[in-house]
Amino acid sequence: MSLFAAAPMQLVEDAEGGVVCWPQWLPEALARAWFEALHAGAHWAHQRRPMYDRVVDVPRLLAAYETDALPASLPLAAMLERIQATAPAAYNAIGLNLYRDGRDSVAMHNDKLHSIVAGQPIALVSLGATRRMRIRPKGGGGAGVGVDLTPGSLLVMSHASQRSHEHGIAKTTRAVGPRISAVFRVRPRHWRPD
Ligand SMILES: O=C(O)CCC(=O)C(=O)O
Ligand SMILES: [Fe+2]
Repeated sequence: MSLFAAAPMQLVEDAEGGVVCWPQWLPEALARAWFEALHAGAHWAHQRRPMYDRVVDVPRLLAAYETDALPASLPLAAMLERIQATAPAAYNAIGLNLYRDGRDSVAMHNDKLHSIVAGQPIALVSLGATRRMRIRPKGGGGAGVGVDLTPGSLLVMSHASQRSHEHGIAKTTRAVGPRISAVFRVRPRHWRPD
């Protein structure tokens, strides 16, 4: 393990800080321990969502927590404390994604604007296998960038970047192990999942 975290990478620029990735933000052993704890202990659920006139499986497992009721058995409070040191904000909601293997994915999207407070960042911690996130301008404004989200990396996305860009993780035929992302957001006070 190196003494100093790798320098942050600026992936998108905007007036709210854009999109920045800190590779090796966590010490390797801690990233491994947090992966194991979340993999074994989170309330993973399989969701189905309406899509046009059908109901489809969400191609990954999900879990959700509010920061004022964090289970002591999960490392989420410790994760939040570390995030506060790098990308401070009044995070109140944590969404967990579990990509079981290369068949799991998230389609290109932006995080729903009505479900996040304007001006506030989204902080995403990656654990487990490395998967590649694609980030591209909306409306065909260029190819965008790919970023390998290595275990222990932190990705911070501005609210503004959710208006200008979309992001996603494609399926892969490569043999990849499970990956977890923990996404910290600032929800409006009376927001409820739809
Ligand atoms: O797993 C990731 O890195 C991306 C997850 C994501 O975009 C989301 O939960 O909205
Ligand atoms: Fe997202």
